[in-house]
Amino acid sequence: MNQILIIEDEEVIRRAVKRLLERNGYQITEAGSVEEAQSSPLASFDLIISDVRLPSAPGTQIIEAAAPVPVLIMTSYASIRSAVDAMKLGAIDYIAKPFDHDELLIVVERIIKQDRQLRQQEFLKSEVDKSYPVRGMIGDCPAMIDVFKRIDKVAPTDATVLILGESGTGKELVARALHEKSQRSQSPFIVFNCAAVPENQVEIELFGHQNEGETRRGGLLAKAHGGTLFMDEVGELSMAAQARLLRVLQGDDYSAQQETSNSGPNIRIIAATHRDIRKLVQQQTFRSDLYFRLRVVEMTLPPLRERGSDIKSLAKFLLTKYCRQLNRPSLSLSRSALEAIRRYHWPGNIRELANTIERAVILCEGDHITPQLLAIDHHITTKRMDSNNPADNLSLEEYFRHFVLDNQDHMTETELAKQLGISRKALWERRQRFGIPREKKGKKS
Ligand SMILES: Nc1ncnc2c1ncn2[C@@H]1O[C@H](COP(=O)(O)OP(=O)(O)OP(=O)(O)O)[C@@H](O)[C@H]1O
Repeated sequence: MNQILIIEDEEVIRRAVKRLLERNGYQITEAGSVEEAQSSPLASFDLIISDVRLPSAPGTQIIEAAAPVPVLIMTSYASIRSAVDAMKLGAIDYIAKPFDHDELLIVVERIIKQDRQLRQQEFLKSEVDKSYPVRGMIGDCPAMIDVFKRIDKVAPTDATVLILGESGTGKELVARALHEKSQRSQSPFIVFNCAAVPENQVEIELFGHQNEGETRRGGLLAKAHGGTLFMDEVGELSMAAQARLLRVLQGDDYSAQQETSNSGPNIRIIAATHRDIRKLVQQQTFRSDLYFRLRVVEMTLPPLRERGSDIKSLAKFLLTKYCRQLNRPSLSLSRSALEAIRRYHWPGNIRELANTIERAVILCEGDHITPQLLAIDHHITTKRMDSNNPADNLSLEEYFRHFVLDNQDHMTETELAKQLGISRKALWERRQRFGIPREKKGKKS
């Protein structure tokens, strides 16, 4: 409930204004003078309404003392002069007595709404402008401070880096930061998504085409010459491609040398995977020698649910970003929406949070985002948090499979992808990879 302080020495007027505002849902505190008003905690009010002419000190004295709380000045006669003086001293507005009820209510409502928006905008601006060590990468929690420190240390070296972390935790963002903060920043940063290319195309993509008797050309290794090659989802590489990559990293792949330079490929490799790569090594689906080559430096990004108050800062940052992008006036997140965001498990991490906020901004018709607009499925959270639930022990892959199979009958592909925090293309790819392709309608038994 909005709190208003009324400073007026004429009791009849003060009581009348009080009754009117209370009937309209405001909580009122009264004072007969500036001195009496100052015995209340001024910062706790949403608005102060004060008469100008008061015993001892004029009402305008409260303006500075209460800042940044807005002060609406009442003038006992329509004196433009005292109103102008009050405005010069920082009053938010003035109203001339006698005023009718509706006039006062409209002014009060407008001031409180505008002031709330202004404070929200200022808060968001300070969040957005806050300089984080990596541009556009929000994070203050200890694990992220550690990540930033590592980026600064490792970026200037040519060390191969292996970035681990669940889907959507910012692995590509970190890879880009490593490149931008390195001496290679003026050369290309090439992304190769090992999962998005059919197995038999991986080698051609990386190493290029070669017809018999011709020099090999056109591969991403050549394109990344002098710069950085970011190999996303490296855990998906076939054994043949892994063997080839290992030879490149050891500097003894002759064709890679041929297409890049005489002295060997001048490329920094950064790799990433959301998979448990040590398990892949144990299962012998990922070469241990390649793993050791890649993890000269290893960085693990924490999942969003373990980032404490970063979740709130990220939500607000993303809200501002999408309001700007979608040309919407500033919106705020209601307290219950923030609480819903804090409690949710976020299996798709920051990408899922970004999708959720973007959708809410598009659908929002008021000036704040409610939990309903976020449409967070707490069923997922409950399932994951319940320690007696076998879902606790699911790997991300099993979790994906369960989620898709449980929900595909009542969700569209777009809804499934949004809930999982991945693109429709990634959903399609993972369906193929995990052997659960979307069945055509009517084919189900
Ligand atoms: N700390 C952060 N601050 C702001 N935005 C972030 C942060 N981390 C990630 N993002 C944003 O979240 C989205 C997903 O990040 P990114 O693609 O880097 O994740 P990823 O771990 O590489 O995902 P995947 O494993 O699915 O490839 C991007 O839009 C990125 O800009």
